[in-house]
Amino acid sequence: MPRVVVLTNPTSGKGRAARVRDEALPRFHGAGWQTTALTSRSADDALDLARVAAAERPDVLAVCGGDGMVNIAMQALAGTGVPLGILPAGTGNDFARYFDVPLGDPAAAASRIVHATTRTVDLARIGERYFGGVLAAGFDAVVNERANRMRWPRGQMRYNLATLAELRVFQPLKYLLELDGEERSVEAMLVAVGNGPSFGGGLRITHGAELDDGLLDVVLIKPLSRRELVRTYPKLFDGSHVNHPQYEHHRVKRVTVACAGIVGYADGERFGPLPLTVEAIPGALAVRA
Ligand SMILES: Nc1ncnc2c1ncn2[C@@H]1O[C@H](COP(=O)(O)OP(=O)(O)OP(=O)(O)O)[C@@H](O)[C@H]1O
Repeated sequence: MPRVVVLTNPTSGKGRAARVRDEALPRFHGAGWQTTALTSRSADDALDLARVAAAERPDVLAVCGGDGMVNIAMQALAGTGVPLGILPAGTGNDFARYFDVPLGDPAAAASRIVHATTRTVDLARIGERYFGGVLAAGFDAVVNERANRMRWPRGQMRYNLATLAELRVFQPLKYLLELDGEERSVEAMLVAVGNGPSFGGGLRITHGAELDDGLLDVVLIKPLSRRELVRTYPKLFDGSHVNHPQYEHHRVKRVTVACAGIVGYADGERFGPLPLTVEAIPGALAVRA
């Protein structure tokens, strides 16, 4: 009998995750799967639970949460061969989007896990810590820092307000990059390093990034006027910003991003101040989605 461990972050999506789990579990039972449902009390607890669950080698470790929760599970699953399953319950759910997992339909997401075949994908790694999506290290990261300092409102609206506030004051940043050993100094609004193509709920900043090419996509948006930045932003939804003259793209195995005063965020999680070195780790994660 196949076995799934469902690990739920009760705080995901403003508390939506418990309902998502309750709608998903009957699908596994109906398909004859054995289930173990775990709920984490904190981020550290989630990592411990994921590690213990992975060691027992279930057929799938499914996380019920958002990209932050998926990121936690990656730390436990990388290199183990135990497949990740996703029951999306966050606000962005970018990693789930990479696999076209149905959003807002927990039963359908569970069916997907039951019927899918397992695929092996790359991860990106900074030090000992993995991410699956995009490292934000510019305007987007500054917005994230600003949003984290705000107490109100919650959810997506906080990011919208932080974006507007930052747009008013943001100046291009001076970066030093090392792209597969080649140094480059450049002014830019942002540098993004993608294992996957999108962040922030479908913003396709690293449009074209493939999950299984063993490479990272590095995107630079070079200086833009405030007006041009506002005009270009909606193009991120379909990836058409790649045609903008200030867009620059590289594909590398390893990149170091340095810029004074900037904190890097990956999978929506704070990874720490730049400089950060990101390395592609081919085939690190099994995904059943
Ligand atoms: N009980 C908990 N279990 C796990 N993580 C928790 C818990 N409480 C707080 N967290 C924190 O919540 C963060 C975000 O979780 P998650 O990504 O699942 O939800 P979200 O923020 O609503 O969704 P998204 O990342 O898609 O915007 C985690 O990275 C973790 O640091």
